[in-house]
Amino acid sequence: MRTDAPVLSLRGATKRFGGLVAVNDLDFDVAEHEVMGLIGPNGSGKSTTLNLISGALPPTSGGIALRGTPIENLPAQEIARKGVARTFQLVRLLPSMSVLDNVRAGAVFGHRRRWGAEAETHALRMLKLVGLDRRAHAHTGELTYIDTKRVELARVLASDPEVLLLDEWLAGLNPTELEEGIALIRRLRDDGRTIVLVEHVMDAIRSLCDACVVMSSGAKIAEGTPDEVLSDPEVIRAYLGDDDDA
Ligand SMILES: Nc1ncnc2c1ncn2[C@@H]1O[C@H](COP(=O)(O)OP(=O)(O)OP(=O)(O)O)[C@@H](O)[C@H]1O
Repeated sequence: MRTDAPVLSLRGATKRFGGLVAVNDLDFDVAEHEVMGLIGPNGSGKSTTLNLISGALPPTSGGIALRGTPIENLPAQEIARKGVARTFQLVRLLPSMSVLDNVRAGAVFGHRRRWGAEAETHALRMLKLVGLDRRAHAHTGELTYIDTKRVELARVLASDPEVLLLDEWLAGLNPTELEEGIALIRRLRDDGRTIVLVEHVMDAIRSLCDACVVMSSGAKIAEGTPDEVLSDPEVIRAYLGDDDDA
């Protein structure tokens, strides 16, 4: 049954590394079918927040819920099985396996498990979605950089995630690839996927996000539409580099 409850919610999420508070009392909700941009200057805590959501790191305190069910104390594998899938800043593929086998692994081990012929059909469908079905039998080592990113995206999509976490998926692309990459994420958005996007490319934020949360020194300093937050004086100040004054 559908409800208006958020798919993902963070309440007071906090992560300390010794004396450093990398994520400080963070609250936000992500609604179903929403693309939420998590932005902020370098070192503001975005990747750590994704690590808390995906279970790569346990929070020091605070709650994280997936469709109202607490997940903050679960191991990463369990959170993935519940439907939170992520890409990494450095693409992680199995280099000795074909493109198709990498994507099939996502279908077999992910949130909604598929086996045998069904897993293969689904993997091929995901490869088509990211524009790589013609390279299904290539080895990942033969691919261009953007194509390795496409494989990684197809692999996480193959698990039918409830929430997709994209950690700077567009980083390192040249201008032509960037246009293709933005168009691809827009297609996912148009398919109604729920996405949290950590991104430095502001054109992507402007054109893809329904809402943004802006972090600085671990804390949320603004929340709203991309236009609202990007014209907020505090956000502009944080990006200009004096975010460590507080
Ligand atoms: N495992 C860790 N141990 C200690 N400190 C850490 C660890 N991971 C992150 N930090 C620190 O936490 C702070 C937030 O880092 P984080 O990588 O989350 O920021 P970010 O916003 O993702 O930055 P970037 O945009 O550069 O990727 C930084 O000061 C960083 O040095």
